[in-house]
Amino acid sequence: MLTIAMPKGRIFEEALELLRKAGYALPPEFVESRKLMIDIPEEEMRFILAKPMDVVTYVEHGVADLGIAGKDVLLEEERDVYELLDLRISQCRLAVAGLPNSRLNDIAPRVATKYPNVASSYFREQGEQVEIIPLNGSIELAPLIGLADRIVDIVSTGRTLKENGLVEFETIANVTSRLIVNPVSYRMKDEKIDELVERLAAVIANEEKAVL
Ligand SMILES: Nc1ncnc2c1ncn2[C@@H]1O[C@H](COP(=O)(O)OP(=O)(O)OP(=O)(O)O)[C@@H](O)[C@H]1O
Ligand SMILES: O=P(O)(O)OC[C@H]1O[C@H](OP(=O)(O)OP(=O)(O)O)[C@H](O)[C@@H]1O
Repeated sequence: MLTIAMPKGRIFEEALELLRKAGYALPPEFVESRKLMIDIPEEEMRFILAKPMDVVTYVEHGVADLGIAGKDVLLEEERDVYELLDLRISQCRLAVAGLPNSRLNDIAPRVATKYPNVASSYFREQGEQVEIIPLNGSIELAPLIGLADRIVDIVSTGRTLKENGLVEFETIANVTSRLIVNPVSYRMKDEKIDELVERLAAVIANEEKAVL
């Protein structure tokens, strides 16, 4: 039996589609129900549905063998899990943004973000000492209301920045979702896990070919 932690929210449907294309028979119950733990005995699989930021916690503790998480979360959390496969879904980037023509306040520049570790490392590497202001969402609001000089957040289409009159200054990292595994699970269930990885990798390779 493989237990897989799936992120609720925007990655979920794309991840589900990938698994279905890889030949796993996942019932409609998945999308419709409010159940958080779903067993698929025919596939010898159990799915648990978690918040995207929490998937790594379930996998690190070994209560899930595998999980699907954004590279943004993996960079922020730096947990003891292995990254097995780039699923190439939910593409976006982690970027620094702010009001146009604004300079970093010399005395105590403030950076609002949902990614405090990524943001601190980035500004440390730039030689800038900043105060990190952790927020949980609507990060783009912070520069508008005077809470922060810069934000570090996800940019995808750029629409949220544009509609709030903000500009992107730097890309910190390109982000896609990854298949992650608990190191002990990988040793104990390597055959089943390798089979899943191969089937998913074949679907991804096929889709890339279709785009070219
Ligand atoms: N606008 C976006 N476009 C594409 N991918 C995104 C976008 N925003 C986030 N992502 C990716 O999807 C993952 C999950 O994002 P989602 O917004 O579903 O979760 P969340 O904001 O952590 O959850 P919640 O809003 O429920 O607190 C992120 O970790 C990131 O990898
Ligand atoms: O470049 P865009 O295509 O506009 O996408 C970027 C936006 O998407 C995410 O927000 P989300 O919708 O998850 O809302 P929240 O984080 O503010 O809750 C991210 O935090 C940005 O605000």
